[in-house]
Amino acid sequence: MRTDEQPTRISLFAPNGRMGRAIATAVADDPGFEIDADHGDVIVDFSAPSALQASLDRALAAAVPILVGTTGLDDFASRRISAAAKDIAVLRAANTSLGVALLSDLVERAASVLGPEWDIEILEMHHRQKTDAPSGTALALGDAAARGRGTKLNAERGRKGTNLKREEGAIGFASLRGGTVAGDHDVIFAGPEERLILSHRAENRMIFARGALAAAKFLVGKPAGIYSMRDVIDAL
Ligand SMILES: NC(=O)C1=CN([C@@H]2O[C@H](COP(=O)(O)OP(=O)(O)OC[C@H]3O[C@@H](n4cnc5c(N)ncnc54)[C@H](OP(=O)(O)O)[C@@H]3O)[C@@H](O)[C@H]2O)C=CC1
Ligand SMILES: O=C(O)C1=N[C@H](C(=O)O)C[C@H](O)C1
Repeated sequence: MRTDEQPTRISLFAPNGRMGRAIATAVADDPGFEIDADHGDVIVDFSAPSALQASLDRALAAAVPILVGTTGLDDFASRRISAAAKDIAVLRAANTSLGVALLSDLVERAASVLGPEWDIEILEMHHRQKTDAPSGTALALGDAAARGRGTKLNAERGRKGTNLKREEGAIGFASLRGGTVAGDHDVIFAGPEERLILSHRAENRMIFARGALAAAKFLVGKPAGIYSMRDVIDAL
């Protein structure tokens, strides 16, 4: 029987990726965690959409919770996560930084207070290696804004061409790529003669790594179901 004083054992599904390496560094800096490739208390997956079923299968076979930090997941992947969450605890987070978890709450509240007269545009910038766009965080912030408005997300992506008048109630997304940017997100509320801009700047991917460890610790011992970073910050 493991006790609370023992370090939480983290199994990294993709240890050699940028996030895998960042999480290993965060573990090395924190005596509350250790890496255990084969007998983790929790599996941490930051990899690629094509790997999702394999990571879920590993968690199901070991009967341990899993943190899914991978982005670019489609509806089919969401259904796979829901199916796995019948048997194990799954925390899905497009962004594990504590700042973005809080930003999501702020965006939901702002969208609710400002109402549909304020257009919402989401701008994100990431490093040149990123393969998915819009970022998972941008889409999750769009979902938060739609929730605040009491609607489903109607996304306008990558506008190009003519006759592009804004669709009523849509949320626009724009993506920039370049350099080593760890992750910038701006949620712009454009109203009549004023703009409110809620922003987050990731200065280093260690913020995602430390948040991932907080999420992993939160998951240990949790019953089957789907969890989010909101659950993690609510438990802080
Ligand atoms: N939730 C969050 O806070 C964050 C999420 N992310 C997301 O995490 C994911 C990974 O990002 P990042 O670490 O930068 O990406 P990298 O490309 O650096 O790493 C991806 C890793 O996944 C592995 N991988 C890819 N496909 C498979 C597969 N089919 N089976 C097993 N392993 C596989 C790769 O292995 P190999 O090299 O052998 O191909 C590699 O080690 C992305 O979706 C990104 O958007 C990133 C940062 C923060
Ligand atoms: O690929 C990245 O690097 C990041 N991906 C996540 C996303 O798609 O939102 C989180 C963070 O912004 C960094």
